[in-house]
Amino acid sequence: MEFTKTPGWLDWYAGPSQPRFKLPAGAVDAHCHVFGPGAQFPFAPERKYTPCDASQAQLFALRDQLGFARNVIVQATCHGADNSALIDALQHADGRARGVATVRRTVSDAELQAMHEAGVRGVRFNFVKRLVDFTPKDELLEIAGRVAKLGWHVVIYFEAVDLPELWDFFTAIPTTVVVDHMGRPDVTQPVDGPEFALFLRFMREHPNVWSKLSCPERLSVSGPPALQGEQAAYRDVVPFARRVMEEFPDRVLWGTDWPHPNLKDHMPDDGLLVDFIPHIAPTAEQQHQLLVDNPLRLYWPELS
Ligand SMILES: O=C(O)/C=C(\CC(=O)C(=O)O)C(=O)O
Repeated sequence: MEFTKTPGWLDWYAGPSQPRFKLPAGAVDAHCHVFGPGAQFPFAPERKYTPCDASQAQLFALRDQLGFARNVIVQATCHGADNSALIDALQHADGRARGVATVRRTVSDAELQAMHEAGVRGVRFNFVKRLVDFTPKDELLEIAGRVAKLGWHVVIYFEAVDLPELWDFFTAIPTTVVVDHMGRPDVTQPVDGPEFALFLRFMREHPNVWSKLSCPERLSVSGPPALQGEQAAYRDVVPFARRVMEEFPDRVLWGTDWPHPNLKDHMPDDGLLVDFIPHIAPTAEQQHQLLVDNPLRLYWPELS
């Protein structure tokens, strides 16, 4: 099938620079996607955007170039609940990738088991309104209860302004819960302001809640972008990520978010995104927790 990209789509950055920051051995890129290729794995009819292709081979080449040992591949909404591209990537990763899928309540136990064998360890519930149609909460809780039996966790993606309304639902999820991109704070507000305080309270009061300190390129308002050798990118996001790193060092993850769907302003150089890590995790101990210990505990417990 032939697909036409969403108008204005920014393709991923070809030829990223070699990071100056040397990732610790065994580092995990815990948030990235594969898109298609559309000709082989068609995008879902209900999708809200049509991306460029971003294949498993291209993802694994980036992994090797940047110095990551492993990937956690997250199902993106452009593939709906058809996890074929994700599963195929997991099956070709030589055990070096785990996955987070999207499922509906109609998924069978046998299908869940097959996904587990391929390396899926979680499901994603997306509440970002521009990306998905509403799924009833009782359906999501039913799915959470089923995947809990497999030892999986739930990844949640939402905008900070929606946290109050979603609080009761999120705190009813019976598994480990991993928040994408720190719950998308508005970084023009103070890090000590009420909005981010609520997010920190969410993590503090619920020890099953983890957070990805990812996507400065999506959250930043004042930049500067990770382009042209910039070693001090996305300054406005740093205090937010550092706060979470410092308070919850054993419940944080980091990922590139390659191939960076739906960016409007610029496409970051992924090598420079890796150079962002020491700004939010300044010590070697924090870097090891963020990039190795925590993701292994969640996705490769047999190795940790
Ligand atoms: O890559 C991300 O994490 C964020 C996305 C895309 C997405 O989540 C999806 O399509 O499922 C976004 O904010 O557009």
